[in-house]
Amino acid sequence: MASPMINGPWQPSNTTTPGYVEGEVSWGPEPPSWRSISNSVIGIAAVIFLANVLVSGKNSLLLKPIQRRIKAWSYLLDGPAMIHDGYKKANGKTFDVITPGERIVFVSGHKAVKELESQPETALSLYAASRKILMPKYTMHGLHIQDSRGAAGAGFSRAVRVLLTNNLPRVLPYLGDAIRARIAEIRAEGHVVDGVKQTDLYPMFLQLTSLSTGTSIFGKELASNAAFMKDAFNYIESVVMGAEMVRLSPKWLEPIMGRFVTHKIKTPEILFNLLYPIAEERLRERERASLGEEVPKHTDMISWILETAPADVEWTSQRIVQEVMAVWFGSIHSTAFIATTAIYDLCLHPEYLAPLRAEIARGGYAEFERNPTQGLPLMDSFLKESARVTPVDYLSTRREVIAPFALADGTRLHKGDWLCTPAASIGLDAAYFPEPTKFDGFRFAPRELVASLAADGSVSEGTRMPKASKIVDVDPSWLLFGTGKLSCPGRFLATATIKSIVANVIANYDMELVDAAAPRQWSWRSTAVCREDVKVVLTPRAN
Ligand code: HEM
Repeated sequence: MASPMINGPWQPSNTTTPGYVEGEVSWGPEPPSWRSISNSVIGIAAVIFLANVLVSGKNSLLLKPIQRRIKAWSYLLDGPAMIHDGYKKANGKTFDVITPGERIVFVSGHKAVKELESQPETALSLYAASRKILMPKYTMHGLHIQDSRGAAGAGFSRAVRVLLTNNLPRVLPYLGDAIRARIAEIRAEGHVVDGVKQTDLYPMFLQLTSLSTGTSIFGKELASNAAFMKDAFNYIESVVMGAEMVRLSPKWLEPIMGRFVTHKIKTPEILFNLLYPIAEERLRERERASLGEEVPKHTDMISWILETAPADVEWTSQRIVQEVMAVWFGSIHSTAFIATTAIYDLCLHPEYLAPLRAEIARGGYAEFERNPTQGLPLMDSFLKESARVTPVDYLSTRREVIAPFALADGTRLHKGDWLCTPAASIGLDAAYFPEPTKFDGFRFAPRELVASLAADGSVSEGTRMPKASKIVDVDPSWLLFGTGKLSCPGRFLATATIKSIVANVIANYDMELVDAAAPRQWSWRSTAVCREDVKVVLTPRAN
């Protein structure tokens, strides 16, 4: 699960998207209380940091611990540079970065990544790391995330990786129409400067991503309910923000900060009031089906979770809703980030527009809708290159050490340390990617395809990789979606969503960054965050 630290706004909408129903609550800006808290999280971090420094300084009266602490806290805003520097200095060896909460040990290279993958869940846990990021004890009404998913894990993963992915051809044609309509509506609401409409691209893409993944996870009907989707989106933000505040507190302040956060996070009533009765109804239907009765067929996460659940695990409506929310939590921000940076890259490298549009127009998009895991190979390569050059997260495969052990190279791992991979630095390493600082949009595309385009002068041959590959691939040099049996099961939905958004933008609009020199991202811990104020001019293309 990616761990974004983002306070994306939810745009007001008087939408007319096909099938889109306005809820009782119109979509508006975040509640002021959370908005102001999210905006001041860095300020709170600074105050807590000073308290930390003063406590340690008073006790030790030595400068060194203070310097160490300053360095650890600088990780919050300087994480990517610290990881990248560590990677360059380590020269292929294991290295560590000290952060305010934990020591992060980084491994890279085929052997070390295999070693990480092969550790049992009793030693290394993805879920213990997620627990630290989400602090469910305080943010999710005491929900307990276990260190290991146990027997239900395989079913859960199959529900997302196989059943949700297999459903994509059924939802993509509907989503194409819905995405096109929403783009036009949101663009129409943009500010006009010097007679030209400007669009805040990232907030727009957060909405489109929510619509797309929400349709797959909750089903068309719920995803068309504005009030439901607003609640679902805001819940992610509240939990991540609240968890961060608790995480930044010194141990002695944690229970007080935890109580404050619990009090602050309001139960997303519309979300749960709609989800629980559906989950209960599905449990009743399962019961009836087991007695041989005919029951309706559903295509959403609730039905897939029940379909793949091991028979010996007891399922309650509460547990089903928690599982659905676990999938929803990891699905939005990284997906919207990659779609957004791809459009920025197209503004900066417009020579790719013609071949990408040609791929869409000559049947590529229709083929993608029929076969989402294979279609649009040129766009797939472009998206992979964009995600390589502007990484969404500098670390991947977060695992918390729950039982101490030593790596084959002798590095000792203590309880509470994290073991991760420096995914972004590997992506920028010449040992894996020739001319790594050069943007080559078709670097990963099948060679014969690029050669045919080069022959007619549409693209240059560029810096090809020895072998074509896809953005959803998982290997020790491409860790965007993690590694091994815990690798992201939602990556097929994420990529289909990104392709659908990017294809519908570039087929229908020309695009230009209003200020190509202005910063477009910032970072929190290891994660890159899109700035919300980056404006793009989308000009409808003549047909
Ligand atoms: C570009 C977008 C995304 C990125 C970069 C991403 C990345 C990741 C990563 C790095 C992991 C951990 C893998 C590991 O530690 O080895 C992960 C896990 C996970 N992701 Fe994603 N993800 C994305 C989108 C999605 C979407 C759209 C969904 C939902 C459909 C999703 C559902 C999950 C789930 C459920 C897990 C936990 C897997 C498990 O419990 O076994 N992700 N993701």
